[in-house]
Amino acid sequence: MPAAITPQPPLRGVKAAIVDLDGTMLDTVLDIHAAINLMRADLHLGPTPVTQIRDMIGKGSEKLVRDVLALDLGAAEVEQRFEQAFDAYQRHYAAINGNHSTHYPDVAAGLQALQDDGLRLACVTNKPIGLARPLLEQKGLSHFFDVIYGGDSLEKKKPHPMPLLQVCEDFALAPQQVVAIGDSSNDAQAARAAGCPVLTVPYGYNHGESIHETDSDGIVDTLLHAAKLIRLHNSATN
Ligand SMILES: O=C(O)COP(=O)(O)O
Ligand SMILES: [Mg+2]
Repeated sequence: MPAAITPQPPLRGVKAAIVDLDGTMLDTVLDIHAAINLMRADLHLGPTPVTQIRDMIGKGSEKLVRDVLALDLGAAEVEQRFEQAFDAYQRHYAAINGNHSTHYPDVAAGLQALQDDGLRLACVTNKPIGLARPLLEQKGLSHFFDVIYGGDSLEKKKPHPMPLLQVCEDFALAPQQVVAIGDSSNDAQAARAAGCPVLTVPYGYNHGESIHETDSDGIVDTLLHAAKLIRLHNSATN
């Protein structure tokens, strides 16, 4: 009789982690909100509330700026004014980047624990790389990462699997050996499409939806919790 096949826990044998930025490591909504309203003022549009902006985060800056313009303008005018708005947003954001952003609990401790356990780390964010790199640097997190990809680093951004698959190639690992950790369905969809296991945190920005609606291999309270869970699964292998 053939031996019973026990299902492999998805975190078994994980050797690297891809960590999302906005809503996972750093609470950046106040920076994004401030830059959006400075941009809107340039275009003679009134301010928007932070709650509205929070639900729009996650699909990259181009989509965010288009969605924000669409609050007041029709489709044709959005396209007409997009370039000016996008330039203004990036300029204002660069000037205040990090001023109103804070670490979520146990972010540095979690990254340190993952690294101590021998995992290689990559950051994959939809934030433009020109904003993501200095922000990670300023917040003392960039040294954890061997690789950092922004939303404009590659041809496609999350939820497309391309940036995740690029990390797997960089690390010479199979997607099943690389766990993605993020705050939104955008991260989970990219991970599923790449074939990576995925853990989600419940405290970030998930397009106004509960994280419980998102397909994931586990919800972790913090990155430290993620590290402990991965350690548990990996020690079960030996
Ligand atoms: O800038 C965004 O749209 C969100 O970026 P994230 O991928 O780090 O959550
Ligand atoms: Mg995010």
